Amino acid sequence: MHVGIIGAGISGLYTGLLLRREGHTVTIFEAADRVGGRIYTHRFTSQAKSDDIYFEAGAMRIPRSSLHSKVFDFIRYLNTHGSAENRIELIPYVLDHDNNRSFFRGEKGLLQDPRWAAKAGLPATYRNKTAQQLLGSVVIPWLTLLRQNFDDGFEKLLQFDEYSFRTYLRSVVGWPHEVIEFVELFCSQTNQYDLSFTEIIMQNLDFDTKDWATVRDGMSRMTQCAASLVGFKSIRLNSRVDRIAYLNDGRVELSAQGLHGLHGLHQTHTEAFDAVVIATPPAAIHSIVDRPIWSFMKEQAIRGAHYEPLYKIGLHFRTRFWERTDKSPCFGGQSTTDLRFRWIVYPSNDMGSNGSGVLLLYSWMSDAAKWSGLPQAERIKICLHDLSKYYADDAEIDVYEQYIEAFDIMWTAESCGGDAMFLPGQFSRFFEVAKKREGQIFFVGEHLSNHHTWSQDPKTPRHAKAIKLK
Ligand SMILES: Cc1cc2nc3c(=O)[nH]c(=O)nc-3n(C[C@H](O)[C@H](O)[C@H](O)COP(=O)(O)OP(=O)(O)OC[C@H]3O[C@@H](n4cnc5c(N)ncnc54)[C@H](O)[C@@H]3O)c2cc1C
Repeated sequence: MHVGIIGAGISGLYTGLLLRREGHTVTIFEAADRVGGRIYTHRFTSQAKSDDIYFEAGAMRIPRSSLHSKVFDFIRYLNTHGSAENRIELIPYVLDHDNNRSFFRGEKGLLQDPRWAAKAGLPATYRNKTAQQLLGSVVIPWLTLLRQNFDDGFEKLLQFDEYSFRTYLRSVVGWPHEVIEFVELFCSQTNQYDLSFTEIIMQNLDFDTKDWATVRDGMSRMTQCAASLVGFKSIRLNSRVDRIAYLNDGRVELSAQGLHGLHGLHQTHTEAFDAVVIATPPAAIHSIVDRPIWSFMKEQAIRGAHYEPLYKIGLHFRTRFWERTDKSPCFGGQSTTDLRFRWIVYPSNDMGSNGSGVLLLYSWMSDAAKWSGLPQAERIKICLHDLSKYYADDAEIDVYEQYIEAFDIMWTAESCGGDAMFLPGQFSRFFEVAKKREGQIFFVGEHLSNHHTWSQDPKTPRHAKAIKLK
């Protein structure tokens, strides 16, 4: 069979490889001029060639847990079948480092610092606890259930799916508002507890992993290697699919628009396929100009499946000063702050090396959305301002003097709209219908996994089998 795949993110590429292994031929249409989608290693080029400086503008870490085993299997597969030069080497990703310091209302301290609750003025019953202890008292029983038997545990979670995590904390656990705000500020990002109870428990499950990995030289090596195994001849870059139509003979026709050739001429490419796999987020399906209309609930899922904005800025500095300071040098990990960028992520790659380095500032949800109204120069100005506040206690560090350049990405501006983070009830009403095939059209992607915001489960094997059995 000849299968058309829309999207060359990890889901589309993974699907392409599986289908090729089953003996099908594939053509992958990718709207952008690169493969990888939300896996995107940005390389700064202004420095000496020897100084290969990059940061992860998209996915950056993989939990070493059985729940994410598919990514590790995938990497093993790529290393077995790919060329030596594309070999993917995993290195440890440091999630927490002992010296990471939080920053709250102008003061620095460990995340586990018991003073924070008093500083926030929490009622006496909650005052001697850290945010992590408070959160743990609610989520650990759920994590234990999921670890004992994931499918049973997930079914039980769905009993509270109509609740937001905030409603659960208010009405089932009985916390006052300020306690919820305090825990959300230290353990999450602004307004995240308005997402579904299910989403937040799943997120805690993934983050409750001790060992983590990342890819030496950048996560994009994974999608580059996958693309070269699929074969670049089978991938049409700069090809945005804008029309999907069922043909009378049961096949599916795709049309894609793009700029091609030496002179960048605008071209339309139309081709019929025995089956089509849509490997894009729902917002991208929604914006295909002309496509079939499916069932009412499928359309509601495409319209409604909730995505949250994510914002990342990589600041390129002359030295890795965060590793060199006498005051709490940080080798990896991240600092939670109440500053506008919210999290400082210290890179796990090239730790201890000389030369320049990149600090990553990372916001989610409402904290990320707020950057979108500002021009890039203002965003950089605010980030440097707040970072210099963070380092104000260290006379040796002058972030302005260290600064070289920045690259930032607002994932809402991309066609995907950020990462899937479902609202209350959306797992119950959208999850199954969104996955359902529509004739010879199949759906894969991050939002169809119950581990949203991760690359772990592109949900393809079942689909590949279905295509084969047709
Ligand atoms: C900031 C950020 C941080 C993240 N951190 C992590 C992490 O640390 N670890 C982790 O495991 N995961 C992380 N994730 C999640 C992970 O990146 C995603 O789950 C995964 O990459 C999604 O892959 P996908 O193939 O399903 O979708 P995508 O990567 O979004 O791929 C979809 C592709 O479809 C293309 N497309 C869209 N419309 C069309 C069209 N009409 N025609 C043709 N092509 C089209 C897009 O250009 C894109 O390339 C992060 C995501 C973000 C945004």
